[in-house]
Amino acid sequence: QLSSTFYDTSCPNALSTIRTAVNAAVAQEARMGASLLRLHFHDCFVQGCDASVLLNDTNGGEQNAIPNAGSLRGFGVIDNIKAQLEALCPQTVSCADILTVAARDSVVALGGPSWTVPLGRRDSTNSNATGANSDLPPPSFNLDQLINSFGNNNKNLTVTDMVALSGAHTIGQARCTTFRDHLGEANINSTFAASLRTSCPAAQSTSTDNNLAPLDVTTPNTFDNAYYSNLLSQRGLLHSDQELFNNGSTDSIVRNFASNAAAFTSAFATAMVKMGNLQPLTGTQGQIRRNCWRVNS
Ligand code: HEM
Ligand SMILES: [Ca+2]
Ligand SMILES: [Ca+2]
Repeated sequence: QLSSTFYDTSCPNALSTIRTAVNAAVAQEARMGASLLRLHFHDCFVQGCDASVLLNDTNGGEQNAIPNAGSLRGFGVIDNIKAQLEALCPQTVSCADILTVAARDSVVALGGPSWTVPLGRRDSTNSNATGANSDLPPPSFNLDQLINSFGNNNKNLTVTDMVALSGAHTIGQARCTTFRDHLGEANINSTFAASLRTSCPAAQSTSTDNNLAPLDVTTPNTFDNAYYSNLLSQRGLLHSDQELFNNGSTDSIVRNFASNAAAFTSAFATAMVKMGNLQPLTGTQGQIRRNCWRVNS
């Protein structure tokens, strides 16, 4: 029901407006591309791709949920794009579609593949912290839990989709609190762990909890397949990253993506379209928000 030509007559400059703004934001700070990609993931996995993650709801909203609080970034870029699109074509382009296109444009801006984005999603009128806490996988998950969190009935993403989408960790940063425990595990390269320990020591402390490390130690600002080569040498940053190559059923997929960049980019693009199509609101469902951070009054 979504269609890549959805705005062709109602807002012909929508896609170019989003692309220009994303390119400017990424040129200013490469990490913003990673943050925008993650926003789309955290939207789609909770109630579907309905911009529920953007609502500034201090009471039971997703932004206060455990996986999101103090972690999600990029809201200002989305608000800026929305303001431009409201000036161009009032109440026409949904926040959910802006997030989806911005995620694709972020990947392209950092050197990754492009793909055609189906459009026509509408925006939710609620945000759902309970859903965020239950449906977003934590970095402590083992392989079975990761496979299940992507493959459950709501999502229906395959094991290959899950491994390909995890390749998003080829860009961006993580806080010490999310990888501290992994540094003490058996399946991490000892030199890599020792260098991370200098900014992320074993003892929990508010002075180090928010220290950042790149998810891809090799090329943190380039969307490539280095994430998978890192896993082959036990240089995954998160416990959940290294689970994908830990003598389990996904080892062969990781080996393939590490040695065949085209296999990765094609699987990633396919999986991004599938993730972007999760439970969209269409037709007269939901609304087109005028501001992405609040429902229309
Ligand atoms: C497979 C399960 C996944 C787990 C357990 C996971 C977990 C995490 C964690 C813990 C962080 C660091 C957050 C922080 O320290 O504030 C992170 C960052 C990130 N994640 Fe994931 N993630 C997963 C899948 C994905 C997917 C499917 C995508 C997108 C398609 C994605 C994109 C990103 C990006 C780009 C960042 C860096 C964001 C930034 O620098 O602002 N992740 N993830
Ligand atoms: Ca959502
Ligand atoms: Ca990379």
